[in-house]
Amino acid sequence: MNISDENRTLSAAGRLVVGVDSSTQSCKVVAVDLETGAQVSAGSASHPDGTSINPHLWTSALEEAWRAAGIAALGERVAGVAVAAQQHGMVGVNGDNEPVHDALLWNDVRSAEEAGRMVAELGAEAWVDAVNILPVASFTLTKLAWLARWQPDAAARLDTVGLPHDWLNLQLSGSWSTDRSDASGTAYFDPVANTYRVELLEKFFGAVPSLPQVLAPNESAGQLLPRWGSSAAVVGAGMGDNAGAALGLELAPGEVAVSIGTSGTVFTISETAVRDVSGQLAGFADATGRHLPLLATINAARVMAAGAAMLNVDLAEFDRLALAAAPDAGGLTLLPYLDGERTPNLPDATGSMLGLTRANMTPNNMARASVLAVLNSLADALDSLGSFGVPVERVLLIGGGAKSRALREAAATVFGVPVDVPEQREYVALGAARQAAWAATGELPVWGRRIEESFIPDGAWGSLVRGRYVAARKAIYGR
Ligand SMILES: Nc1ncnc2c1ncn2[C@@H]1O[C@H](COP(=O)(O)OP(=O)(O)O)[C@@H](O)[C@H]1O
Ligand SMILES: O=C(CO)[C@@H](O)[C@H](O)COP(=O)(O)O
Repeated sequence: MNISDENRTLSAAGRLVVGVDSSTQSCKVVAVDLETGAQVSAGSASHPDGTSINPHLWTSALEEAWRAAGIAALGERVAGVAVAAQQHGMVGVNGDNEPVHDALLWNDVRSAEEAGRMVAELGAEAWVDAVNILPVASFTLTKLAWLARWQPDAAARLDTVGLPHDWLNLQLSGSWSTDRSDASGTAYFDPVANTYRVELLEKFFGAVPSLPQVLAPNESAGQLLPRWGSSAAVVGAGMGDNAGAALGLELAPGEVAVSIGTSGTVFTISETAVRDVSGQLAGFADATGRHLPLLATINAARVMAAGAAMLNVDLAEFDRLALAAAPDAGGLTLLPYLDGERTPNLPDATGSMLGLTRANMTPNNMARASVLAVLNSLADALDSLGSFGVPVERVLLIGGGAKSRALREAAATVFGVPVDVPEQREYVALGAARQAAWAATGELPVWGRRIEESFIPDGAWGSLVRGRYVAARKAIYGR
């Protein structure tokens, strides 16, 4: 989809900024008016399935989405570009910036044993003190430890290690760079002191590779290379995708974002670091110089897609089935650990359906149980944020999975918190575009957001299904 005529006048005088969301399943590119944030064009391209990928395929997808958005035709009007991307991916390259191994993604669990060993060796308190997160398989350092142990030849050739958004910064600007929000997801960066903790790399990877410079939130990573467009455009520092969503939503303290994408994430903005030695909340940094306490799960929107596939229906029919079921799915309770799980840290877990009877084993209840499983798996995060004194006044529900009406209508009651659903936008890419404007002009624009629907908790069934979910998880996994 390119610039439409009615939009051309909208932004003919205005300068534009481009935001990229290179997420697990796809790359999305948006061009928006720098002053208003109004979208001028957009494009997307899929990423291959799997939990590891050759980073060149991210570049190819970006090129395809860039073309689909017609960015080159916007020429000099593009003042800035920035990239938000899936966090934690291990991008290790040799001296020629060629990958020494496929990038292991946030949802790859092969480094779970290394993660367990690292926590046991230093202890939870020491990890939280050092980098404000507890290593799990998702985090970059555990993947480097895996590489050193199981692919020593590749590890020996590794000259620089960066993250997915850092790799795309390299493609766009010609140099490696990152920001504190994404660096905070590596487990070798301290988001309070804002410094790399290279001793952790030495200890668990056995060497200290070159690391991307951590830029300030509004700092330029360089000028856009000619192959992409006008060299007058600056490239922003970029950020991790959840920090991008927070920026795109203009998230304020008290507002909690719940994103139902490939990952399920619950996060908010905090002026101070939240230190959770249990590891349930990761103490990430945001993209404005503050903090982004966050809970993430591996199983989110794809639980509903898998449920639809099992029922041999499309997502629209799946939604209809779920909406037609009893609110509590007739007593069915699904533990949605279909690809292992990160929070709780159960990398080898599988899914479990409990409460099955001859009476409740219906397509409607199976669909409904899938929806409730996604919400239940994230609900603990809201309680956890509250336990650290982080205000939880309302939820902003985003991500592809939020298109499910059944999920939208159930969220407030399962969470026990009012839920606003903003208009459907690519908030991660929009946040990147806001950062691009900040880097280009020195000012972070305020574009506002439009709420499409609002819901309030409605009925005791929410606590009933949450209680069943917790009881099922404790019965099977003891926690
Ligand atoms: N109407 C819908 N109901 C349920 N899930 C949906 C719907 N539309 C899209 N999705 C899911 O949204 C997911 C993509 O969401 P997105 O936020 O783009 O993910 P990511 O950012 O991780 O790539 C896909 O897994 C897709 O199945
Ligand atoms: O690991 C995390 C956050 O810690 C995930 O949020 C990834 O960043 C993937 O994001 P999506 O592809 O689901 O947007």
